[in-house]
Amino acid sequence: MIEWTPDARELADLELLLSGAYAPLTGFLTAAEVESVAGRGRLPGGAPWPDPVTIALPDEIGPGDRVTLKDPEGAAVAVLTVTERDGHHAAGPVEALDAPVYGPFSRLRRTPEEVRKDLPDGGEVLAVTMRGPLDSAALDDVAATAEELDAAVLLMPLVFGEAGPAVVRAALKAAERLPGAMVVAVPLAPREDAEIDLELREHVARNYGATEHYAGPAPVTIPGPPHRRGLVVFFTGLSGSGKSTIARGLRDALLERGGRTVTYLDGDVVRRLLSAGLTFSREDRDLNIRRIGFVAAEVARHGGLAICAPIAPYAATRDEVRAMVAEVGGDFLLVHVATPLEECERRDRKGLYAKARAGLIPEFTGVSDPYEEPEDADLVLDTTGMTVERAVGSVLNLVTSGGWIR
Ligand SMILES: Nc1ncnc2c1ncn2[C@@H]1O[C@H](COP(=O)(O)OS(=O)(=O)O)[C@@H](OP(=O)(O)O)[C@H]1O
Ligand SMILES: Nc1ncnc2c1ncn2[C@@H]1O[C@H](COP(=O)(O)OP(=O)(O)O)[C@@H](O)[C@H]1O
Repeated sequence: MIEWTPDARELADLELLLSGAYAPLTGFLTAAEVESVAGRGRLPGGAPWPDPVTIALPDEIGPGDRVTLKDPEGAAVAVLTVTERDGHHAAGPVEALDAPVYGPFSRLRRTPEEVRKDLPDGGEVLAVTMRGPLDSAALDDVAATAEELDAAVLLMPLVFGEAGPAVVRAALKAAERLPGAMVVAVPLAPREDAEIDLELREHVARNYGATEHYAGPAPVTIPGPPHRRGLVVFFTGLSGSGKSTIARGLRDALLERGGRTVTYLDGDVVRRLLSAGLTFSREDRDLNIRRIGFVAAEVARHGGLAICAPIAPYAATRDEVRAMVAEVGGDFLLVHVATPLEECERRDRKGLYAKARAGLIPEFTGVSDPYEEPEDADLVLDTTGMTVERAVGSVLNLVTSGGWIR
């Protein structure tokens, strides 16, 4: 059986396909359906549908394959029978396995069928889709409309990503002001095109039994000041380039100043604990970096400052870490310690280069294994002939000038 864990957005779509919230869709769209939806806002059969709902799968999965789709916690959520492949995308119907329970507020994530049962038969239903809180003017508006229409009120917080829990709290709060209102959390990821987003919200609301739809105002997100935001300072460079030395200096300088919590994830320490047992194959290096990225992003999620100092030789994996941090609202600084190989080898602090040259260590970065130079570094430091103080000072300067410390 082929297994695959879709990304967060695809899983959100999957949940809506399975629950019936995306009716008449019963699976991920084919190329012809995508073209029809994009061209005329309708499925080939003529039913209006605003958005191409697609999933990307690994290339080796093809038509006829049955793929078990799993949530990030490893629970099998659905089976996708692939009927067609179009580039990265695969199309086909999905069948539910266990009801998805990952993510917060699963008790509020009810299906349209369950919700419709609880709504008054044949009466008006005013659905309010929310991506942020309703201010008191909006609340008055909803209350007045509901009264005018003699409608039941269905508050639908659209939960996707970091903002999800806050939107649910906002809906529960709004429900206190709207007696009898029901709250149903719907994992509908926002669409970039505002018109498509609105149409999709309408479709979902109707499937939940709405006769009227009120789109709550778009949330105003004001990111906190940099000194309160999570920050990941990620050093990359060859062995012996100076990553650990500078990272330790930075940690000490930050701790001396105070005001921020600091987590230091040294490459060697991570290899002994978090990544114990991993080799230096590309696969294991990538896994090592993803683990570091995962921990660093968790630190950033809570507004902390994480310093990482692995070799991280592959650009695509460094990009993944950048994205993981951005996803939780943190900032990411890439410091390339660009000390040339000759200098690292001259230092050969641990005697590893000599061993690598003698063929005793295979796949040694810079000698017999690749290092992809970053093109997106926020700071590049060649430490040849540079004092440690100056190197640390440059990084500290970067962090201070961006306002991450005061
Ligand atoms: N084959 C090979 N290639 C590179 N490095 C090797 C290898 N074998 C062992 N070592 C030692 O492991 C340290 C690098 O580990 P990292 O976790 O930072 O590497 S990676 O990011 O996963 O590529 C690195 O430590 P640093 O010198 O601190 O960079 C080396 O001491
Ligand atoms: N400006 C500098 N910045 C950092 N390290 C330096 C500098 N100048 C000399 N070095 C020396 O280079 C070596 C770098 O080793 P290390 O920090 O363990 O590198 P890495 O973590 O990249 O493998 C240390 O012995 C350090 O004292």
